[in-house]
Amino acid sequence: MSPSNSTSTKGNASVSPAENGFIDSFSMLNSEKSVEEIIQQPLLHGIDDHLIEFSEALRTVAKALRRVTEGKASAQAEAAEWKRKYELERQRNLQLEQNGGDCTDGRGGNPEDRTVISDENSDQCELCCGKDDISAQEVLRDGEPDSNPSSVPNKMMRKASFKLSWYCKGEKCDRHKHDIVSFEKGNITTAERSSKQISLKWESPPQTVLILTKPNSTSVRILCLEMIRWLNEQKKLNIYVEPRVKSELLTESSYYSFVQTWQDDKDVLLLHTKVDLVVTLGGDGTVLWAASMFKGPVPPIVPFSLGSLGFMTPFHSEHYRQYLSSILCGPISITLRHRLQCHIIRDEAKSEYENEGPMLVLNEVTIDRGISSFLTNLECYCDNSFVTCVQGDGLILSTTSGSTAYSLAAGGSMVHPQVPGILFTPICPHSLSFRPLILPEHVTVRVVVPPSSRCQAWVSFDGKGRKQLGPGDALVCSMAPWPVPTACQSDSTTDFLRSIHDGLHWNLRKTQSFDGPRDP
Ligand SMILES: NC(=O)c1ccc[n+]([C@@H]2O[C@H](COP(=O)([O-])OP(=O)(O)OC[C@H]3O[C@@H](n4cnc5c(N)ncnc54)[C@H](O)[C@@H]3O)[C@@H](O)[C@H]2O)c1
Ligand SMILES: Nc1ncnc2c1ncn2[C@@H]1O[C@H](COP(=O)(O)OP(=O)(O)OP(=O)(O)O)[C@@H](O)[C@H]1O
Repeated sequence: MSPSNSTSTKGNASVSPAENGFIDSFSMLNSEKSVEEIIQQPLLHGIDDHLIEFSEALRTVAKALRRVTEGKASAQAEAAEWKRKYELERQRNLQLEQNGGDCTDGRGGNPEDRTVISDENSDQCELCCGKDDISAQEVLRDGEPDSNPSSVPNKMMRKASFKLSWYCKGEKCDRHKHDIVSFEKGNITTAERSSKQISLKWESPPQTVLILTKPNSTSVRILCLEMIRWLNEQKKLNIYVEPRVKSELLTESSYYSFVQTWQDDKDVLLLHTKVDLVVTLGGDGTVLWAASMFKGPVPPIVPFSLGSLGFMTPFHSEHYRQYLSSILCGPISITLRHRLQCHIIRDEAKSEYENEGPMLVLNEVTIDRGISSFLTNLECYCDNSFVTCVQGDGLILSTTSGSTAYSLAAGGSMVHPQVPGILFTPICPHSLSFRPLILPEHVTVRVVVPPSSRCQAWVSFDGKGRKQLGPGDALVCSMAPWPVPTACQSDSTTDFLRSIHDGLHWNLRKTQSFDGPRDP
């Protein structure tokens, strides 16, 4: 979210009654009245069966209208009750925070920094909490107990909660529709498109930030030192870094001893219960690295660009103070990046998954020929229907976020990261008619190395963790339930288009001059 664009979602929270799925109850009562009036009129002589049928139908409509009005009244009462409960809970949380911390706003920080955004934020908060606010997704509220006895005890380890809302057309918000297709009286209709800009609003202030950095980079190290000091002194946040970074910080100065880390992989599994926000300093590879650390739910990631291309890193590091101040207050526009979960099924185990559990990828899973000089031969199934046999260098199963990475290099389409789908892209297929496919998000893809295959295949996950697939082994891949929320600098579409323009110089061509032949 750019500081200049941070108000772009203003006004989004009001929902027109029709869009909210309700007809205005006043007009409904009026129409019910008029229907009743028609029914009460004395029937004319010579009325035939049709008119009787018609009046019966009107009676039914009147009844239905009354029911809808009553239903709306009870829904409103219920909503008011929920709102009351929510306000109580919020007050309680605020009190808890004030008692637990020494800072006045629950987060502390430089008052000057806060005033820059507080007005704008309160505006937006009001809009988001207005009576037409849409419900979204609740996340874990409380961290699990700190399993690392050596970690420095910190003031508050209560994980911040947030709400997600869906915005459309930059103006109005709407309840996220789960039923995208309706069927009534023989007519199939689709609801208003449900994939909208997603906005994240903090319900309690974030308190713990995990900073992940690209190794062996001087510029990243310098920025990391500066950012930690600023987050600690100005924002009073708890900070986690990787063990490697903690050692680097301590060699720099003992000042950094307050920075927390973990000891082993078991602690990493609990990170999502403690961390409110992840900041990455590096390129796309560092975002992939961050995502790979979370095998389940992923906290929102703020990716700062310190790499060469930066398709997923829209934030410029020079302005990190403004960006982070704005993000810590929220609301934030986010892109929910889908991940794929992959299981390897060994021939000898048949239907059993490997013990190590699923691998989650943000970009893609690749099955290729590795160092073998033979053509790979891969049988592919989609929900048990035979798709094709890949004979070539291999196959890429990519997310839409990964569509601009390896899949693009292999001839796949570029797809907006918010589009749910699985890209099925062959690598150098030895066939003239093999075109890449995009499959819907709900399918399960199975890639089998046939028992008769001449060679092994190799599978890799976001370009890492190569594993061998022998004849008879299979890879099963489907959409994972835990997406990766990445903060947008503007919004998900603007950021995506900017990345393909700046990163790839997409469709850059000198404009044809005015000077020349034209249609008569
Ligand atoms: N022929 C190829 O284009 C090719 C070959 C192997 C791997 N890769 C990609 O590299 C990724 C691993 O990245 P890394 O940084 O760890 O390795 P890396 O350091 O080798 O970088 C690979 C390049 O891919 C870019 N990249 C990564 N994710 C991207 C995305 N979603 N959209 C656009 N570009 C992206 C990176 O910016 C980097 O320039 C793999 O997931 C794979 O997609 C590409
Ligand atoms: N915290 C980390 N620990 C270990 N490896 C990491 C970490 N962060 C990034 N990497 C790895 O370092 C490599 C390079 O990272 P990254 O892509 O962020 O930088 P880059 O190559 O300079 O940028 P770009 O991808 O834009 O060219 C990647 O393979 C990535 O997996």
